[in-house]
Amino acid sequence: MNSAKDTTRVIDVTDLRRVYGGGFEAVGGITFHVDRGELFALLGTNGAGKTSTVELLEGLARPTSGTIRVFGHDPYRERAAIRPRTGVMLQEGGFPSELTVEETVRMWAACTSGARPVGEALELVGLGKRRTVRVKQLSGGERRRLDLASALLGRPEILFLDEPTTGLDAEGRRATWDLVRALRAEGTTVLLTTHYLEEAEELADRLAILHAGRINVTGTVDEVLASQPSRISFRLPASHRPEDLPPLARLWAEPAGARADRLAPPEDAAALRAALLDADGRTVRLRTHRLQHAATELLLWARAENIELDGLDIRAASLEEAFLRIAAQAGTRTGGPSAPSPVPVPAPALAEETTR
Ligand SMILES: Nc1ncnc2c1ncn2[C@@H]1O[C@H](COP(=O)(O)OP(=O)(O)OP(=O)(O)O)[C@@H](O)[C@H]1O
Repeated sequence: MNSAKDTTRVIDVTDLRRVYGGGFEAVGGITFHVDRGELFALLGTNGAGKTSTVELLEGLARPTSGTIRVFGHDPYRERAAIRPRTGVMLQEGGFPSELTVEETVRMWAACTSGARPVGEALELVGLGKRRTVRVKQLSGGERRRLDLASALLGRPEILFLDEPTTGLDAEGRRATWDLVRALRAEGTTVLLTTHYLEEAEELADRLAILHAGRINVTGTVDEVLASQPSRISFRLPASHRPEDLPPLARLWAEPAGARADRLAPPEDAAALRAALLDADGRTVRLRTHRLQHAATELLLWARAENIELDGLDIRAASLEEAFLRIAAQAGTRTGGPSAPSPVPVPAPALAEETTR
């Protein structure tokens, strides 16, 4: 968590909608905020509406309805007030390919008030040794870093990072994360969109998972994880049947698609088997919100029964699982104004900001 005490609201979004020509609703009424010095990650499936949202925050388009305030200003009508305080890293920087790295950043610096020295910006993103290379000769990852250098030039108070590490190798990704952390430590507010859940887990103070234009879950990483069940799986020895498992373990089993907080034990042996067992008839899969409790109960039972639980796998909830469950529960967007409504993930602790 960010330790910054200053909680001035930098971004405030209420009931935001964006409907494209033809009536397609890309952003369907979202509400969230980002405080000063926070890193807020916007996650989502392809076409979820992340870029459509970020473009509105940057003032590049007018919302269909709802309100946005960035530093208290309307970013579309008062773009001039916001622009000097903002750094934007787009998905495609679109720099002239014949210019060198240094010429490119120098060109941007000329349009930026109070710009960092060009060398400093290039060193920050690890392109110090590539300054004489033409843009067209850069790798995809190096272009992303050049995009980042230009976004950082004006020492922005808020940084919009749209998939900043796409195309970067593992080392480049780590280096970018370190840089983003350092910027945040200096007080920069960051709005990040990413497809890498690990990236959000590493960096985000808070996040929102967007699906089909709506926010399905939002909160700190820990809060989002707490809304997801952990998993236990193992192979049941031939000597034992699912009905022999301790009753609590049966309660923890979550049939596909069921809400983890509304579980009831299946009424008969056939239903219990269907809920617990894989197609192989031996692998048991349990889901639980109380991992330590469930694992202890299961292991004590196995010891009392004097059996080995082959292939035992005990896994804490991950952001990836949260993401996949949201995508699966909500279905996929079919397009058009009548796209299906997402099913909210049950998360009472996360109710502060939700789709309306
Ligand atoms: N100019 C446009 N006109 C009509 N529909 C559009 C337009 N731009 C985007 N869309 C649609 O809006 C939806 C949201 O797109 P958007 O680019 O915001 O999603 P995203 O979450 O950023 O996706 P990705 O992760 O694939 O980059 C998509 O279904 C997209 O096809």
